[in-house]
Amino acid sequence: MPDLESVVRDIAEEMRERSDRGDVATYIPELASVSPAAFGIAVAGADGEMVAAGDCDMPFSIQSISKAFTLTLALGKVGDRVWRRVGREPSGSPFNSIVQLEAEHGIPRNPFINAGAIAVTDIILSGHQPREALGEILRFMQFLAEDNSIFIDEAVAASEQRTGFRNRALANYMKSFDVLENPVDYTLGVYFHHCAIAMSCRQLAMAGRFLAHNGRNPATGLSVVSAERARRINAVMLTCGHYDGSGEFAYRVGLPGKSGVGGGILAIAPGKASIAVWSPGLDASGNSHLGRIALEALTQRMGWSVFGV
Ligand SMILES: NC(=O)CC[C@H](N)C(=O)O
Repeated sequence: MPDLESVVRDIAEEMRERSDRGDVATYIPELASVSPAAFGIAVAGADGEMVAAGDCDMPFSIQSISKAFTLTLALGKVGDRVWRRVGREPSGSPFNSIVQLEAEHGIPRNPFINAGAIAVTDIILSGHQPREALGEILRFMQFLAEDNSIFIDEAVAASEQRTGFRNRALANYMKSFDVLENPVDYTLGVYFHHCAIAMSCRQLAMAGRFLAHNGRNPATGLSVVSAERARRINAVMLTCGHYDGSGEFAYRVGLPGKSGVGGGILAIAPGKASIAVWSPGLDASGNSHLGRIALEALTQRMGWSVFGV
């Protein structure tokens, strides 16, 4: 068995030296100023060990990675009724695409494209004020990561509020089909803010542990969700977590994963580890370019792909 510490250290060094780094997202103006030179990695293992390297303690905008956690919360709140408002098939389309929504009567393909995540946020919001719903999401992240210092980057949220015209179009379109229950501005306000949660790789790897260990925190043994639910969230992450790059991610990395345009990826090696990587430069599908390459190297060297060695 290769030594995890040296594998992680080697990967961080290799990634630091690469010149192909992808392009930082600029459509959210506040994200455009993040340095493409950053690279961080953190692996939370089954025995409570944490192996991390590079910029693993630098908070970054988790963006769509939050969608794995909002799906978990919505399933906890309304159970399988989530699937009345959102599907669970891969979209094969970009994360902010609007075309399928019309053909499919305002029901988004899955909870990880923007339209689907907005519908999921609306489920969490129902019965609450936006501030309460947002507090619930933030506290859930802090609880999972065992770290109350996790915060919402207000500048990123405000930046997206100002410029998120396409998300506004998606939300209004769904509202016209009654897929959203709450005022569009409220739902979008919560959505933009949970995308703007800032976390480090170390914090994110901690937060993902329950997905790697049958719904339980391996350190405390406490259950977050049932084993069945954890398995199903992982299944949706595998098939839909990287938008129209999901097939490529499964082919190369072979793990359930969720990416965000801040350049982070959370990947789950069931029974083995929760892994977070961060490199802000993106590929054409809006997924971290070096993040994916680093995860491919990690799963190959450790033999961690769910599809075999
Ligand atoms: N892929 C992403 O991370 C997109 C999230 C971003 N907040 C958006 O709605 O566009």
